[in-house]
Amino acid sequence: MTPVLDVRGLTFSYPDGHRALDGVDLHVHRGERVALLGPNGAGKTTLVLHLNGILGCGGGGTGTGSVTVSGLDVTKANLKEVRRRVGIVFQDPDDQLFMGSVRQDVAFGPANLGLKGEALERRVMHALDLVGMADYADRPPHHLSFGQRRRVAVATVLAMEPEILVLDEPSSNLDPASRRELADILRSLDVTVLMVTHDLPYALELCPRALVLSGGRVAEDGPTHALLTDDALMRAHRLELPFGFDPRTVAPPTNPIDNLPR
Ligand SMILES: Nc1ncnc2c1ncn2[C@@H]1O[C@H](COP(=O)(O)OP(=O)(O)OP(=O)(O)O)[C@@H](O)[C@H]1O
Repeated sequence: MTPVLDVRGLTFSYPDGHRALDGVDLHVHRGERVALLGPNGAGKTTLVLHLNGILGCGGGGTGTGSVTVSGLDVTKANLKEVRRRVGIVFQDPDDQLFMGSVRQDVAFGPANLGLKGEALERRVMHALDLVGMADYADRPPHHLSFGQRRRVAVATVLAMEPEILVLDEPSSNLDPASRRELADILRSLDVTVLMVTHDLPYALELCPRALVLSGGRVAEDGPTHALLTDDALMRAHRLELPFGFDPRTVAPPTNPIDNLPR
C-alpha cells in the first residue's frame, strides 16, 4: 500500500548553514493519526514546512531527499496541488485568518482552486459544520475567541479537502473544554493527521502512533503509549509528562489502520 506521506532521506540546512534535518524517513498511511514529538529545536517545524513545499522547493537553504504525497513529489512545479493535498494549521490562527468574515476566510482557498457559487458555499458550510462553527459564518474572525479562531483555521484547511491535515500545537492556549472539543473534532474527521505537539497527554489521546524527532533525526517511531511509558526513552529525549499524569492509566488510542505494515 502506497503511503499517503512518504519522506525519504530528508536533509535540510538553513541559509546560515545550520543543519536542521539530518536524514529523516517517515511513511504515513491513509487514515493514521501520528504525533510528532521532540524537544525544542529538534526540527519538527522544519520538517512540517517541507510537507507542502514552504521549505525545500528552491527557496532558502539547501537539502537532499524527497517528500511525496500520494505519489506526487513535492516540487516547485507541483506546489499548487501539493498545497491542496497537505493542509497545515499553524499554531497562531491569526496567521491564517485575514478576511472580513469567517465565510470569506474559509472560501479563500477553494475559490482560488476555481470553486464558485453554490459549490463553493456548500464546501465552506461543510467545513464550518465539521468544526462546529457554521453559526459564525458571517462574523469577523477578530470578534471570535482564540479557540473559535483555531477551529475556523482548521476549517480553512478542511475546505481544501486535504489528504493530510498537519497541525502545529493544536491544543496550545485552549481551555480544557475547547481542548477536549477540538480533540473530538479531530477524531471525527476522515483524514490523515500529523500533529506536532509538546502536549503529551493530547498526543496519547489522539494519536496511536508517535515519532520522536531529535537533532533533526527520527529517534523513535512507534505506538504512542509504548513511547510515553518508556521512562529511559522519555528522559533521553527531554520529554516530560505533566505532574500527576500517568499514561499507564490511559487506554491506548486506536484507529482503523493500526495493524497496517509500515
Ligand atoms: N530560519 C532559520 N535559520 C537558521 N536556523 C534555524 C531557522 N529556523 C530554525 N532554525 C534552527 O533549526 C533547528 C530546528 O528548528 P525547528 O523550529 O524546526 O525546531 P522545532 O522542533 O520545531 O522546535 P520547537 O519545539 O521549539 O518549535 C533549531 O536548531 C533552530 O535553531
